[in-house]
Amino acid sequence: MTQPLIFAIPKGRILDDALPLLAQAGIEPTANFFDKADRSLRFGSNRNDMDLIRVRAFDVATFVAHGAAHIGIVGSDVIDEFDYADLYAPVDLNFGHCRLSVAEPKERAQADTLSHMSHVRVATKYPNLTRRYFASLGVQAECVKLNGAMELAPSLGLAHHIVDLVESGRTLKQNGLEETAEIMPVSARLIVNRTALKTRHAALAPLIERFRDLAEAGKAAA
Ligand SMILES: Nc1ncnc2c1ncn2[C@@H]1O[C@H](COP(=O)(O)OP(=O)(O)OP(=O)(O)O)[C@@H](O)[C@H]1O
Ligand SMILES: O=P(O)(O)OC[C@H]1O[C@H](OP(=O)(O)OP(=O)(O)O)[C@H](O)[C@@H]1O
Repeated sequence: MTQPLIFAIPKGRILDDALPLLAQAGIEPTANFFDKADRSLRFGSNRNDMDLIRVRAFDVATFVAHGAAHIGIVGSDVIDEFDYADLYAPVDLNFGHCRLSVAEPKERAQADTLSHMSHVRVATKYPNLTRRYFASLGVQAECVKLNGAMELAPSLGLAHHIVDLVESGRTLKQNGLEETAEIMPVSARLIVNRTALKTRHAALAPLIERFRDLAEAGKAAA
């Protein structure tokens, strides 16, 4: 019997928007997915050809890029940070909108001009995108990798700058920081393993089309 398709979804904030979209696409996890006491990491679904895994956002891309999962939903920030050759991102799902930005303490933001600097220390979860962005300005970025709460770094002397996601700007404001440059816009994407798209084409192609239609319908309704 053919192995079930594995659909990877992230644990964090994308999950709340991803679940209704999955339901519209005809995919419903089994009841234990919603049971907080259940420690399973792999779940069945209403489709007997599909299981779901719930993993950290960065790990969704890793599972799919290596073919351990066939399809998934993840932010474009994660896709761009890894830049995996085997990862195909055919559909912008039109939710999870935010941006990846540079920020620094409010009192320094006006005075600092990157064009005068040759080197900066940056706290971020996105070292590859950060180095690439600063290199495009002719500045060498030394990255301190954090997994959250980047906004604490400048006030505690860990780094002058941060590169992090910004949506409303409240987190920056409440931590005395100011956004000084936008690196890229971010939204949630459907991702598919390129090899799986060939070997499991009959199952994956209609799913991609279904998600594309749902994303288009969402855009039209907005
Ligand atoms: N403020 C935000 N507004 C909109 N989308 C966001 C925001 N923050 C994060 N995202 C999107 O949600 C994804 C997951 O973010 P989330 O904060 O849930 O993960 P996390 O808690 O940092 O990750 P981890 O699972 O590694 O702990 C991000 O990769 C991004 O695409
Ligand atoms: O501009 P805002 O609307 O304030 O949103 C931005 C915040 O949202 C994300 O963090 P999240 O809440 O996911 O927590 P995290 O630090 O655990 O990633 C991001 O890392 C920022 O800290």
